[in-house]
Amino acid sequence: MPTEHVPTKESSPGRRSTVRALLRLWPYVRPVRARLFTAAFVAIVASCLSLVIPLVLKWLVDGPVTAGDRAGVWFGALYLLLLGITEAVLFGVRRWLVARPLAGVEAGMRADLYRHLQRLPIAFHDRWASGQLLSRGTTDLMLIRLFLAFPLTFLLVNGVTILVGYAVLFAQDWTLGLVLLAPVAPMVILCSLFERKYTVVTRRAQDQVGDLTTVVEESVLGIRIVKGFGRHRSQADAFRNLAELLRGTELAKARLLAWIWAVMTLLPELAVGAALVLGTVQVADGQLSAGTLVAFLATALALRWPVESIGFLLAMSQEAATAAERYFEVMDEPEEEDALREEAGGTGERSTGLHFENITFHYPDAPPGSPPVLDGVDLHVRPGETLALVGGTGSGKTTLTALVPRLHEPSAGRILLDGEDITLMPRERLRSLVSVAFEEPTLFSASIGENVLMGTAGGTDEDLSRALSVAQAQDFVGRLPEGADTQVGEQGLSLSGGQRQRLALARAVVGRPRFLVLDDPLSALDVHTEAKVEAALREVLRDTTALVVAHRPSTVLLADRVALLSGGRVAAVGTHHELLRESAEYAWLMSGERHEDPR
Ligand SMILES: Nc1ncnc2c1ncn2[C@@H]1O[C@H](COP(=O)(O)OP(=O)(O)OP(=O)(O)O)[C@@H](O)[C@H]1O
Repeated sequence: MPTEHVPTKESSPGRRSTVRALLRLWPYVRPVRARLFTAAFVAIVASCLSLVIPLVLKWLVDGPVTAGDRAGVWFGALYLLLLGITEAVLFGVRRWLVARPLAGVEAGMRADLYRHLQRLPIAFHDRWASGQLLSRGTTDLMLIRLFLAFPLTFLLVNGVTILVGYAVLFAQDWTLGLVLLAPVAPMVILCSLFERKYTVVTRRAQDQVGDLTTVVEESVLGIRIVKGFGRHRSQADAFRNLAELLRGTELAKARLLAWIWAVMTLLPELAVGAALVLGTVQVADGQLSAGTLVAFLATALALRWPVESIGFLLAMSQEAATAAERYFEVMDEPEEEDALREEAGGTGERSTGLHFENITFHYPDAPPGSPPVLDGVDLHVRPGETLALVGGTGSGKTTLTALVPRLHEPSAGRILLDGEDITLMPRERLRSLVSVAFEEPTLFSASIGENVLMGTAGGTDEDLSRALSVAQAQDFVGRLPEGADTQVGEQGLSLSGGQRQRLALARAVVGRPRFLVLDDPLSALDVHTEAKVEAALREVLRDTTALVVAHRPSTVLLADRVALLSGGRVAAVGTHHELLRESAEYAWLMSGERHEDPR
């Protein structure tokens, strides 16, 4: 689980361009561009059809109505009905054209995000809160799909409709047209002001959704701690505070929307009112026909929705731009580098074991100037040997083991597997050579068999039962209702700590790896089970080069030799008995006594 939240970044309007953020979606939209353009064209035709209606009205008023021609009136009414039906059908076709491809765009972006998250280094996951990642994969992608379905098309459609509408208005009477044009300049200024303010609150709201998701996720995953320590109230307070913050931000968004909506409604209405007064005067003076005035006002009213909706469409576009920005923040993070140079069939035939050469390591997020966790570690685990790694808490044992499967990269030095530098190996090959089991065993929502066989490609039932028996797990698995097919709950929480640890160990040994890295794999077992696992593990370790983090003498006794890690360096290497004699620190660590550290 992530240890800290990525600081909420608020983008100031100057720092990002809405258009540039949205343009980054182009590679995903490209494959469906034909459908989108067709849909936009259909929507433009449908929208412009609505502008024909006032012209039919003009013809009706100045023609059949003035002349009392009943047949002409019926004909005009039928014409209007047909126009209305065609407009409705065309909008339906547009909807049908975009629905399926846009669901595909959203699914494709989500799949890319998931794939990318799997390939990002552990250091990235250490830094980012999981809720922030979840909200990017859900809410943000939904906002992007909504943008592609509506604002993207309708900003274009409404823009064209407004231009055509104004052309029709000017063709009918240019003085009245000028009156309707008057609010355009203030509306453009107010829209850009709105956009700047809305960008900031949108970013804040979407980041707060991520923070809230993190709190909910942590409360659900940590429900045992929450209940065990009676922390309902403090968790509920943390949730309420964040929910309150989000509510405030959403209200700020609503206020801005209400404001722009009012502006976009009021200014055109004022202009239409002024045009009505002026037009009526012109009709009274005989300078304008009644039909032209009716057509003019009907056109102006037909333009109401395209103009009014601009504020709302801009708001949705802003949210989508923020969502795209948040999405690409993750997608732009560099993936784990693979082999610097692909070794042609470099199989490391010569068995020379595992070498750590002058390894220095700093965590990327460690405070500047802090000493390295590992400082010039030189260690050799001979082929087929089991080396126990012992050291005080926080001495860097887990960190050193994590470097072998390249979960972290050393700041300096190199690691060799059978003489081959691991940075020159494709990761896939490295991870097929090295198996790991960590102290905190993670299981997935899958069957026990699937969880164990995750440790090898194409493992058989035989491999599974062998691994379960090495980990002394066959008895408890056999007692489960469906044996190895039993589904374990999320994170394996339906099993005991010791049971989970044994399954994680089975997963590590199932593929008979050449190199095995075990981080205190027996810590949750009772002494009897531990003895049985150790006996079976000894058999496995005979053919394997293994590095085992150990805290207890019983685990150390599995090993041929022991390395003592102290102050980021290897302080001593030897057999258990040699170190007991020669190193006071080792003797103290193994004694389990609680008095002062001898260092
Ligand atoms: N992701 C991280 N970012 C920054 N520092 C870290 C991170 N993980 C561990 N550390 C620090 O690195 C040091 C070594 O940690 P490590 O987990 O390797 O110790 P350890 O010897 O395995 O301890 P233990 O026996 O308690 O498991 C500790 O001081 C720890 O605080």
